Amino acid sequence: MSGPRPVVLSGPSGAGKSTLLKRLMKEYEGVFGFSVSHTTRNPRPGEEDGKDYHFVTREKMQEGIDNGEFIENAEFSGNMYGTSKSSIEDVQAQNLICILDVDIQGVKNIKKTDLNPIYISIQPPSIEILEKRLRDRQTETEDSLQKRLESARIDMELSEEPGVFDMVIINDDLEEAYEKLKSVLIEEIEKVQDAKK
Ligand SMILES: Nc1ncnc2c1ncn2[C@@H]1O[C@H](COP(=O)(O)OP(=O)(O)OP(=O)(O)O)[C@@H](O)[C@H]1O
Ligand SMILES: Nc1nc2c(ncn2[C@@H]2O[C@H](COP(=O)(O)O)[C@@H](O)[C@H]2O)c(=O)[nH]1
Repeated sequence: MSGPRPVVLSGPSGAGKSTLLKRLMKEYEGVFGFSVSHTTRNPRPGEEDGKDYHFVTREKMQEGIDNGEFIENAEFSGNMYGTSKSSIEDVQAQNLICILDVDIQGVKNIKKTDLNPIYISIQPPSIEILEKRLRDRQTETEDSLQKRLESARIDMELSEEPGVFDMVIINDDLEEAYEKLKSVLIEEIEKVQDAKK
């Protein structure tokens, strides 16, 4: 049985992926399911294990990777991140649109699989605005912030390469970015809504 196409949301840390995603999942309850990644980083205040991430040790994560449990994994800003096969299967079993929030390494690795998602990149208006958003979020140490900005420069360049993403959305005005995101996804959203009727 073929379900709705998954969606890969990528873009620099701090570009606004989670902000847009939370809004989308709230407006379209019962349409999307979030693929809960594994990470070795510490939880931020308010983050829940099993909901935002599966927070694990490096040893546990490496064991899962060695056992072939992940479709992709990457090192980002000094921590490991990865998408387990079961996190996607859990969502697809419910016939929901599976959303993956991954970095650019994840995008490249998912392209080698048969997942066939819609690839969307969320980009900040500029590196200066990104830095301000990350600083204002108050989640990073200076070291982690600098690593994230370094990765962001690479990500911003790669997002301009033709054929990598189906759509690149500049998240300057949040309302406008959200409307663009909805417009790319509306066809898949309506398929899921029709199937529920
Ligand atoms: N359009 C916007 N204008 C101003 N601030 C924004 C906008 N979009 C998001 N933000 C703010 O920027 C910060 C980073 O956003 P968010 O956490 O959603 O980014 P992210 O891409 O999910 O980052 P990460 O990959 O690190 O999880 C948040 O504090 C959020 O409230
Ligand atoms: N390749 C993967 N990247 C992932 C995954 N889960 C999240 N991410 C990306 O990591 C950075 C940092 O996230 P943060 O929550 O620590 O701010 C961000 O770009 C995410 O998109 C994953 O499973 N694989």
